[in-house]
Amino acid sequence: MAMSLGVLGPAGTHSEAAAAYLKRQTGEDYKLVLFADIFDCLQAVENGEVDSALVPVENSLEGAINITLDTLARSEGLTVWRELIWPVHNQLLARRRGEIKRIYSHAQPISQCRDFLLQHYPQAELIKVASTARAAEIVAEAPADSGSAAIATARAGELLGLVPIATEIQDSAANCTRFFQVGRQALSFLPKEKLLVICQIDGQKAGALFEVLKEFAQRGINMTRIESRPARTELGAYIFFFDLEYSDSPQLEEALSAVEKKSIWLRNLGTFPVLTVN
Ligand SMILES: O=C(O)C(=O)C[C@]1(C(=O)O)C=C[C@@H](O)C=C1
Repeated sequence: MAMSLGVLGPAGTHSEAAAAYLKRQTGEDYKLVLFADIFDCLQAVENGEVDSALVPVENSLEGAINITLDTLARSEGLTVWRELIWPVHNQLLARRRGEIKRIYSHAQPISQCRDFLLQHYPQAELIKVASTARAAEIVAEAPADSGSAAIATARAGELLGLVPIATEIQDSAANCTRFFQVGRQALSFLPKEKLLVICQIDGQKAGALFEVLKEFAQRGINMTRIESRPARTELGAYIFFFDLEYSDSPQLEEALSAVEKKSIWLRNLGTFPVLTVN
């Protein structure tokens, strides 16, 4: 029976394209369920409404997707199943060629295309909406002479009959976004390449972060990313996200229990393999 996979919709988002790839690559039979925002996607996994979700976590040009990090930090019982590194190609789409007065998109692609926009459309009003495909829908629904355009995927343009005004407009050809497939129970049969650990450290104490990093460093555990987000309790309280390379060694277990002792709380979101697009 097909498993349900939540993604940011409507049809034509980068997330939907990444999910279609995940489905082909893993050979797993997923039924895609589209959500209006990333928070709803993750909530649906937590509630058991869908089996898993594929959500963006970090972009190579713009960094963290905060809503994903914040929701993962506050969730109970979510685990990371897989990481997917997805190349992101942005197009400028409109109903027809002509003067462009306003450009709609998701906040991330607007930032990913900052140089292009400054160079070609410095006067255009930039309007952030829930997803690139939603931006394309708004443009498709507007009158043809409204001067509206969207930064979205080529597929969104095809689905909605928009024409490409400019293609590959991201500021780097290597633009890519890391996605996490997130589920509830851990999938122990998957290869273990990395793990995600989230913890809150007492920021009042001098050297508190150093003390935590030392536990990983002195056991030779490679950290591939560190990110911090506000703990949302008071100014100056932070949560840290550590992506670590997995090793089947007692050192990793020792480091995690040492870090847990030095943390206010620690959550291990599990081990996962990394998929890249060839
Ligand atoms: O709006 C979309 O198309 C999405 O899938 C969201 C999103 C994001 O949140 O970063 C996903 C990948 C790309 O970086 C651009 C946008």
